[in-house]
Amino acid sequence: MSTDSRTHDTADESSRTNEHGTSANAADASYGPDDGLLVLDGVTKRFGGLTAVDDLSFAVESGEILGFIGPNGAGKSTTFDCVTGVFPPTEGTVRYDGEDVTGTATHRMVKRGLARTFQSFRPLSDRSVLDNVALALTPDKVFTLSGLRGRTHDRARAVCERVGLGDRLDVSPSELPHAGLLRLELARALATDPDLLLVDEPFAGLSTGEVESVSDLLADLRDEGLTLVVVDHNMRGLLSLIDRAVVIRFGAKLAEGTPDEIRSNEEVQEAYLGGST
Ligand SMILES: Nc1ncnc2c1ncn2[C@@H]1O[C@H](COP(=O)(O)OP(=O)(O)OP(=O)(O)O)[C@@H](O)[C@H]1O
Repeated sequence: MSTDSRTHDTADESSRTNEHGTSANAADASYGPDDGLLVLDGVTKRFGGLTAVDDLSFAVESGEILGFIGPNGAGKSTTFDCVTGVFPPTEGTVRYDGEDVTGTATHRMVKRGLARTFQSFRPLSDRSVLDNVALALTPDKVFTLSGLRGRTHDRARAVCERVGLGDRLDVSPSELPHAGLLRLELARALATDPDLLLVDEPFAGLSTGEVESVSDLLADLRDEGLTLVVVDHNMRGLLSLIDRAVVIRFGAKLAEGTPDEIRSNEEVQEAYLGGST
């Protein structure tokens, strides 16, 4: 990231806080189009009188795993609804791959290479695992209708194998355990051939062993060239996986840094960790 293009209001940043007590230091960084694959600059989202996302700026660097952390209701989903075109931000700019994509519709963002998984899985229950993934392939990869039995299924099979579902191709999603449904959700997102994958709370409901196994998968995907943002409301399993984190509170940035910097940040400790990691 070209941090030199980022500007800080240094006049009194050590003492200023916003209405929620978030330091100006964390909140005031301003970002340009070249700072990352995905760049949010001053994104604000209001629902009537409620400010769910409050002048939020950060960049996701190409090839990293960024943790996007905040407690329930902090504005994580709303931020990514703004990014993925569910609704436009009230204010601010979203840039993807150097271009202003503020308010761009979801299907266009998918075509640009942005994919997302959801906390609540919604696979088609009357289709097999393989068909669920085949149907998520982007249209230009569905070669012909008969392709659903041919090359499309080859590609879908490869994606299933990539996420560890190679031996569950013909089962119904209802037969998968929770961790299997998460893998299917990942496969459906990967089927769109993304450059950037937003993963929403992947560790919820997983055992310790499953957290490790999913972490390994996400790290492997990053090593193969994917950029990832992993959203979570706590640090469980996350700090050992991510390269950097952005921590938000009340929709505004509280802290940003490496796992070590986040661990030792007093404001983060007080707000999220009860004083310790
Ligand atoms: N469509 C909406 N209309 C009104 N308020 C909303 C809407 N969506 C979210 N909010 C509010 O915005 C705030 C942020 O919610 P959001 O779901 O983005 O938080 P979150 O960090 O994703 O929480 P969680 O970890 O529980 O998913 C909350 O106060 C929420 O009630």
